[in-house]
Amino acid sequence: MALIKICGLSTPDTLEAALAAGADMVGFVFFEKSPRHIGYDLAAQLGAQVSGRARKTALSVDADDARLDAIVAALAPDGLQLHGKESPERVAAVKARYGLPVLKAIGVSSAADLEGAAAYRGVADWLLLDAKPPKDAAHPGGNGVTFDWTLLKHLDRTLPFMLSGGLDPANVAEAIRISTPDGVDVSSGVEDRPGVKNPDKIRAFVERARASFTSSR
Ligand SMILES: O=C(O)c1ccccc1NCC(=O)[C@H](O)[C@H](O)COP(=O)(O)O
Repeated sequence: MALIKICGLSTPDTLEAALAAGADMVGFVFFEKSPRHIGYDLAAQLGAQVSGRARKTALSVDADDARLDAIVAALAPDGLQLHGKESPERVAAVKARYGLPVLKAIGVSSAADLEGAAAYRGVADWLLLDAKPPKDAAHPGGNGVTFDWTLLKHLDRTLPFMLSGGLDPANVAEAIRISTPDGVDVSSGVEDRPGVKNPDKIRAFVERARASFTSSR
């Protein structure tokens, strides 16, 4: 079944909206420069709230082992999303250390970026194909930018991939139709402003993505 992930949740109410709407994965950002960053105490609280209703994903950016140890201890995630410049060797080391599925994020703006993704075959469990951040962006994700989905027609589908970058309730059906992903991921497209999720937008996104995946089976 294709997966729907809501990323950057940081309050009990919006987490509840994502869980009640039927999101398969909920993402928590551990990156201090992000408006969606959460600390360890809140991570433990939100993690307990999930209580098996969805897979918890911990997002980090070029984190070292000490940082990942602390994140894993606080959230008890079901998967790790590596959203920095982690090499295939680093991804393999993280997978071996924690024994958790790894989603490796790849910034895409051209076909060449997809060729680079091939290096993660046999190492990562999933690719998360996100738009490359704008040059002046303060962080590598959550920027609300799309990329040319038709690039994915030639993607090697050995690894499942999650489509990300600038998705929202209005464009997710078209994005799924064009790119036929194994999952979709959204953050700013279900927000009112950076870091402030909107429960109605979360529900609309999950409903439209689910309907679109169901009708394309
Ligand atoms: O969301 C953030 O603030 C963030 C910060 C640092 C690295 C990655 C970050 N987000 C990554 C995500 O998984 C987002 O869901 C993905 O980039 C899509 O974001 P958006 O275009 O806003 O839907």
